[in-house]
Amino acid sequence: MKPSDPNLRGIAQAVDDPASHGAFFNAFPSLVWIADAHGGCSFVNQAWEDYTGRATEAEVGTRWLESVHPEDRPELERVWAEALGLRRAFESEYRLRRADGLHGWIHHSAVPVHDEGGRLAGFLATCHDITTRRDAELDARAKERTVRLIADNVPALIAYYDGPTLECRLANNAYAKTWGFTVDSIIGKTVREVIGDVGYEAIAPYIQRVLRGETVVYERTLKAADGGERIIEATLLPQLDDAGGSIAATVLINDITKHRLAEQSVRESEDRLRKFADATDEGIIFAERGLLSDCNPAILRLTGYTYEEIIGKNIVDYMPPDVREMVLNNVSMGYERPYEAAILGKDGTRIPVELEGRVMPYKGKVYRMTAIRDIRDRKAAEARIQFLAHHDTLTGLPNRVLLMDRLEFILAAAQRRGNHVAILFIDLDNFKTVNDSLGHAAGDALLRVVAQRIEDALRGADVVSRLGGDEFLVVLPELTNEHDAVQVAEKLIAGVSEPVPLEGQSLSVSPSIGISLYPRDGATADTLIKNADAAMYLAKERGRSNYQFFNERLSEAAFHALTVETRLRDAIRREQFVLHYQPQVRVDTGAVTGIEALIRWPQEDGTTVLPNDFIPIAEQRGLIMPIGAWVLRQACRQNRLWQMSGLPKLPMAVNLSAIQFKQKNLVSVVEQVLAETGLEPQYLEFELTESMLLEDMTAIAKTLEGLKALGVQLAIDDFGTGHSSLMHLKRFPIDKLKIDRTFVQDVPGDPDDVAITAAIIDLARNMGITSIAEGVEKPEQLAFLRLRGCEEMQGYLVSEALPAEAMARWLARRRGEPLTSVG
Ligand SMILES: Nc1nc2c(ncn2[C@@H]2O[C@@H]3COP(=O)(O)O[C@H]4[C@@H](O)[C@H](n5cnc6c(=O)[nH]c(N)nc65)O[C@@H]4COP(=O)(O)O[C@H]3[C@H]2O)c(=O)[nH]1
Repeated sequence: MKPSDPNLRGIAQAVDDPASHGAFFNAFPSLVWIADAHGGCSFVNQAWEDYTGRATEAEVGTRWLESVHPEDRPELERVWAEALGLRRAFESEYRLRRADGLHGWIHHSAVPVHDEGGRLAGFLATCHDITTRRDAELDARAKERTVRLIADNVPALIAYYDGPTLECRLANNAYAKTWGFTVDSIIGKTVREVIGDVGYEAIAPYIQRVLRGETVVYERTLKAADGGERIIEATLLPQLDDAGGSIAATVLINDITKHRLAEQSVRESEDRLRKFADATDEGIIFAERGLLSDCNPAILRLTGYTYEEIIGKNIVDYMPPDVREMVLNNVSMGYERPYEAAILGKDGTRIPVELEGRVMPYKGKVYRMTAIRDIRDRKAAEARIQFLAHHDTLTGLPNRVLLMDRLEFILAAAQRRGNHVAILFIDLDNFKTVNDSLGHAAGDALLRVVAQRIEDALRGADVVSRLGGDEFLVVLPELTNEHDAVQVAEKLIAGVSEPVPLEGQSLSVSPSIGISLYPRDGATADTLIKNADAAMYLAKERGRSNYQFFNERLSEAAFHALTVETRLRDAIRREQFVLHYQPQVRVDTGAVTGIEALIRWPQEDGTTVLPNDFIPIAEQRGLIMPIGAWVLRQACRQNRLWQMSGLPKLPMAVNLSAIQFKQKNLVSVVEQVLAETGLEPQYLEFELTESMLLEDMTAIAKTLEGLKALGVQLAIDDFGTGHSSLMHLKRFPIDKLKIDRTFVQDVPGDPDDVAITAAIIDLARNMGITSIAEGVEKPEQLAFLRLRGCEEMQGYLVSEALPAEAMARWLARRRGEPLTSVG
């Protein structure tokens, strides 16, 4: 306010002395505040007083400042001090405490007032309450902050452009940053300035459309300020005035780069999956809510269906009824581990498969993908393994494992129902001979034939098993009586004994069968088999090719055999056997013609076990070979010793077990023993039993000829008890026939034995070989033999079997005695 202004002259006076002009200022509707030339408040009008509740006295000087809001006061003081110093007008907005205790915003506008002389008279200010405006401003600012906060935090790019000018009025941080601006620097920039010429050209048509009032959505790839490529989806929203003219456009941009890349990778992975599914041998199906929606060629190949035939159908239709529930359960539970099931081929065949399901999104939906593996080969292999584990590979019969399993089952059932069961233990006689002479292939072929014949002789419910070697076991469940077992045994003997044509020959094996019965002979599978086994040995003893039932006595025998076997092994190791010797003499002159070596097993208690009590057991338990070898060596050694000690040179007879005789290298073993002991071969004689000569004739002839070629003598022991025919004997190079003790003992009283003994003597004479009678105890027997022309004899009448020293003494004594004497 210039001092020269004539209208202000009065105002200057009023300001200089406001108290005098109170009525004048109080007439002002606005708040009047006057300060003196020093800046102290000197007057406030009624309106001020009404507003603040404070009259001039309360505001004078600097007091009025005390009612200013503490936050605003420093700034106000600064502005006021500056205006005062420079004697200038000032304006300020601040909060002033009102009469109601609250603060009101006021706009304080003060001008310096000068008197006529140009001196500062003071300041005159009018103040207006601007609370409403300020609140609105604050509110607007808060709203803007909120908008920005939201705009900056949504995962989208947002901008607001003015319609006509296409200048940016608002942009969120993400938008501004994308184009290389800040939220402030972007304001006022045109679309073209923001996104560049190329971008603008690309979207110009969309801009035209939004300006026409359309909402436009488009997608494009852009290069952002950071150089990266982005795929965006932009939405342009028009804002129109009431007349429909375009005022502005909001741009909403979503960065869909990740989304599109994910889509692309899903597409690629779907492609890959499809290629993989097409290429794999594993069947793959997709099902949605149980319906087949897709599959690969492998599953079509596996089932024989075409794609069109199965798509859209229910998966259940392709499953056998028995697996449906399980599969559907697994599907509904989302089971994801492999499990076995089965599917049906088009022709109805059941195909065992392994299924492995996965819940997976495919083509935008949730599917269950199932891999289907054909496990027919695996199943077949498993079945084969199962079969092999439970069957004998040679014959295909159940093996011991499976047999035990079945037998236990059968016994349990028999116990429940009170049935009887028979167990037949079958061992083939002479099988070893076939195997040894014709080889394993022939042996195997023979076993297969036998297995078949055994099966043929049985009924469906019967069980047959091969236990190994030439041992078979037959179980007859539900036996009505003992006789049923007899019938089966007889049928088996007849069937198995039939000659088997093999390699151009006719072979025959006969079975020895031991039978045990449940419950009579045992309650458990083990006991019943053991007892049938014991009965089988009895059958063998009784001449083979027959059957025997188990009995208690056998059980004892079996136990006894076991004990003997154990002790025999020990005796073999410790060489605890001795030989006794029995002389053989001429019947007519009494001249000593030979000596038979007979084994003895002395016991610690001074008793002696005779050969009949342990040789059969040794034979059964595979112990005869070491025993026989020892006897042979010992006999040869002893004979050689006697010869060297000057006793007469006599042949020494040694008993050969059938098993020893079948030993392939027998000839070379004998040759070796002779060489070792230095005994000349003509002083060794072997006693063979008739039954040994009944088996494989070719092999026997070969062995006998081999022995003969060495120069040893051969005698047939126990002649008459076996089944040998003349034909047999003629084929073999035999030197001697020994007439069995059982015939000799009843001559001359028993006409049958007389006839037999006489026939044997005649037979020997006709064949040009020596006859010798054993077991001669009585003079009348000697008389008979002499009468019949038997050449030699041995027996208690001459001497019993004696230990070596006794025998040596006997021989020495005999040398000096007349030849006619016997005994
Ligand atoms: N009642 C009676 N018996 C008489 C008379 N004179 C001799 N003996 C007995 O008759 C048996 C004759 O032997 P074997 O027939 O070869 O019968 C032998 C033979 O088959 C077998 N054996 C004996 N030693 C051996 C051996 O070293 N190896 C083999 N593999 N078997 C043997 O054991 C069988 C029995 O032998 P041992 O008990 O020694 O019984 C001998 C002998 O002691 C007599 O006047 N009356």
